[in-house]
Amino acid sequence: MAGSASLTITGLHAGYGAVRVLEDVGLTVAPGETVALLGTNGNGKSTLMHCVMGLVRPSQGSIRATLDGQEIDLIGHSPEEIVELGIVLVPEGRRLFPLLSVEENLLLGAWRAAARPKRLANLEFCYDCFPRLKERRRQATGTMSGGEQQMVALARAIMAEPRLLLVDEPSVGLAPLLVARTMDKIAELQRRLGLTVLMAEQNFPQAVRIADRGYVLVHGRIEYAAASAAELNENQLVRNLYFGS
Ligand SMILES: Nc1ncnc2c1ncn2[C@@H]1O[C@H](COP(=O)(O)OP(=O)(O)OP(=O)(O)O)[C@@H](O)[C@H]1O
Repeated sequence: MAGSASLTITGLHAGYGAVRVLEDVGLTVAPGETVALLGTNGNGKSTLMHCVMGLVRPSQGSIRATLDGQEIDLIGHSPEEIVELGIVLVPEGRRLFPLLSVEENLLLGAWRAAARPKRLANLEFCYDCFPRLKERRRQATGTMSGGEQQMVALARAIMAEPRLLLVDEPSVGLAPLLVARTMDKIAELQRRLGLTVLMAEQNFPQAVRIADRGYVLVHGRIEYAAASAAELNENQLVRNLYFGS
């Protein structure tokens, strides 16, 4: 389903009016990799995700995706065009339609032109990955538990047939066991679909568990780039930020 996708960000600056958030950010995600963008609250993780999706316009820098061998400059494209390219965001806080059923939320994920004709097959794939959603497919999404809603948000993104999947803080508001399950599902989707994944997280240990490597964002700058998950685990800056030790 996925096809090859990679992302290269260089010298990125972005903010909101006079508020500067991202300063000279560079990162890469290679095809099939899961890369963690780690940072505590307010360090600019969502801003970076929103820049990739065309929701925030950077003041400087470049964001390029290579999709099936074709390199595309993403800056200047609308969020709709970016989704059409197969770059899909699972937003922080999930942003579901609470009064609609699980299945209606999932089908809304399939509006991307490439995914629309395959929506029924993709729905079956999602139900295979998330059997609980199949059981609850007629239930109003707003009445589901936080963990189940996170599964709906992930499955809705899969309905768009992403090649590059951005996941913004999937752990927010979830109990530790559900965070672990959510991470396992992201890893399963990555494996089954061959996705390229960039995931923003402040739950460092859980993110590091499924990431191939990662970056640490502090006050809008990449303070540390780790070549492996093991390196992230052992890094003193990471330990200081997360454990305060
Ligand atoms: N629309 C906006 N207008 C003005 N300032 C904003 C806006 N969105 C975010 N900010 C500010 O930008 C900074 C970075 O926020 P951002 O949401 O990118 O961080 P984050 O690392 O994703 O944190 P969180 O986990 O809390 O979402 C914060 O100081 C925030 O207040």
